[in-house]
Amino acid sequence: MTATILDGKATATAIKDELRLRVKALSDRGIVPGLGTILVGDDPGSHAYVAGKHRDCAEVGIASIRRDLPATATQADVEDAVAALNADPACTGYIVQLPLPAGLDERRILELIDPAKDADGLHPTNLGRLVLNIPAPLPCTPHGIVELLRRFDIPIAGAEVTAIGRGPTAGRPLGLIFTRKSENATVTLCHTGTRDLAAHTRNADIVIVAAGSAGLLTRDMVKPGAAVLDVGVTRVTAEDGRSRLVGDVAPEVAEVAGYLAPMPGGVGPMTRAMLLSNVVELAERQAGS
Ligand SMILES: Nc1nc2c(c(=O)[nH]1)N[C@@H](CN(C=O)c1ccc(C(=O)N[C@@H](CCC(=O)O)C(=O)O)cc1)CN2
Repeated sequence: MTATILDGKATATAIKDELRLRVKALSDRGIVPGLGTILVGDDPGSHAYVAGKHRDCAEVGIASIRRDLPATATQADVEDAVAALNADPACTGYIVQLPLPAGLDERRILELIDPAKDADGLHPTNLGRLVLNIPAPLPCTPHGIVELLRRFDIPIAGAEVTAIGRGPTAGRPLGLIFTRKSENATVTLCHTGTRDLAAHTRNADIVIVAAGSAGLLTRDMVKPGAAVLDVGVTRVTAEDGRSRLVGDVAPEVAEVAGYLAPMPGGVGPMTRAMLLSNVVELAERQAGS
């Protein structure tokens, strides 16, 4: 058996086509949604992700506002950039690219984002709304995972879902989203303190790996036919000095899984598409539609 590939790139393209129509409908009413990004420092991965977000905006007709700060930026510099985007009427929603360089108070910075402009769904108010099932922007990675499963008709209601990783952008909110009434799954959230990881993954209909540990999920850890989604991105350097990106899922998992969202080309493009979707939704909400 070889897993059916959950093609996040093609699915994201379809979502962008749908969003282009919604952006057009807004612009017919004189409203141009705008995405802001705040990027601090020189991390090449973060630069690439932010550049990708702005390319996506151009594709669907969302305006871009980019605030890049040097690695030497102080807490006050970043807080000023946040305050400026909170006050900018051209900015419908924005994100602070994570992780921030060491020494900056990430939690404080996220708290200062206007929750009504929180395109990432990572403001404590919006995470609280998720807990209470009040409509709010959802964190892009878990939102993208749910959307990918839906569009491939993979049953979520009643499914046993095991997620590995409890970070704020993926694993932690994932448990909250999958256990809502609208998803109705049962979630086991595993982490570095989990004693028997394989026992939890083998029991799951859906396994989501967001640990940032290359090749962590091996074929013996997967129930035949399960859906496996790889969120991990690790850069590894081979002996010849060449570097490449690898995911958290070992390649041979494709021989047992029923469905596989690979890295690259699975969850990553969906994360980007859901950011656009959040911005369009914020614009529609702000326009009262
Ligand atoms: N403020 C945020 N920071 C971060 C988030 C986030 O959702 N909000 N998530 C990640 C980074 N991220 C988006 O910001 C992101 C990661 C990976 C991809 C992606 O498309 N990956 C490719 C493969 C990697 C590559 O080619 O470089 C893929 O899976 O095909 C998109 C977005 C942490 N920070």
